[in-house]
Amino acid sequence: MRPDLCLQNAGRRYGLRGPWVLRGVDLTVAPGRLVRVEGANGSGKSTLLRLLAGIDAPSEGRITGRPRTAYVPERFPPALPFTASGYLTHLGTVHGLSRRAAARAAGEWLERLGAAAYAETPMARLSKGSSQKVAVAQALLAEPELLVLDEAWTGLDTDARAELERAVAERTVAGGSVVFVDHDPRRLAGLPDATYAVRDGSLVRRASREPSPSGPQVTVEAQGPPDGRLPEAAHRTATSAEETAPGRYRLTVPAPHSDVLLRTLLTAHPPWHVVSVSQREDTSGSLR
Ligand SMILES: Nc1ncnc2c1ncn2[C@@H]1O[C@H](COP(=O)(O)OP(=O)(O)OP(=O)(O)O)[C@@H](O)[C@H]1O
Repeated sequence: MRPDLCLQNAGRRYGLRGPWVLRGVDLTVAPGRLVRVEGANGSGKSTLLRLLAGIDAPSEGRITGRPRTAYVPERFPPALPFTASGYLTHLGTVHGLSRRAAARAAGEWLERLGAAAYAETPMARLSKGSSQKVAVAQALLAEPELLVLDEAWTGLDTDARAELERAVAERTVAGGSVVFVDHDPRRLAGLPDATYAVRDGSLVRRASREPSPSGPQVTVEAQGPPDGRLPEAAHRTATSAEETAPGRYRLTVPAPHSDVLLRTLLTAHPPWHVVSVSQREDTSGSLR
């Protein structure tokens, strides 16, 4: 089992005598966890995410249990001497994939994010939105154990935003951890296992009461095998799970995560029987 990623008494300042941006930060990110980080502008969220991603080292304290990590930075280098697919294939090989597997993963992610038409476009000529899709694809293609997302939804179109939400669910169901910052408080609302605020250089854990998920919800009725327990991964994906009869569950999940939940149930050993799937529109408006 992969160890937890731990920040112990971590601090970061820029320059030898710069003011401390973060100090005394203790944070544990266990496998399979989804963690949200909030904070005012300039409070140090990106600084924290760069420490978690291993892009920067703490000025004091330490970090242990580093998993295979991928990161979508707040600002993605736009003008690189590659085509989108050439860049992703190159990065895939850096992440340890064979060239062939890297090219395949690059093509799949560009397709999923709706950017297949730009695969052969030089990075420097991509629009901001397409460039952001490449930024997201580079982080997802090697199935990282830790995914760090700094405002990764910004600039994506509606379909690509939903696809990234789905990818987050896939990572956590597969036992990966995801840490994210997003300016929209409704992003993945109700799903994080923990939410922290960066305030005055410290990390404060927010009360566990999360806002309820917004956007369309899907209800799945599923019947398990005799004495079967709901798979752990299904528990992680669903926002509510009610046992309505022995071995029978009513599960609620945000619509973008429903196919991940269904796949989890149908591929469990032994597989679960999906009795019904129904979608309920949410009145609070769709997620932007
Ligand atoms: N490379 C750097 N060199 C010097 N100072 C920096 C550097 N990066 C960040 N800072 C400073 O550290 C503080 C925290 O910045 P950071 O970008 O981590 O905050 P943030 O919460 O992510 O902000 P925002 O919400 O505006 O993106 C700011 O005062 C910023 O000016």
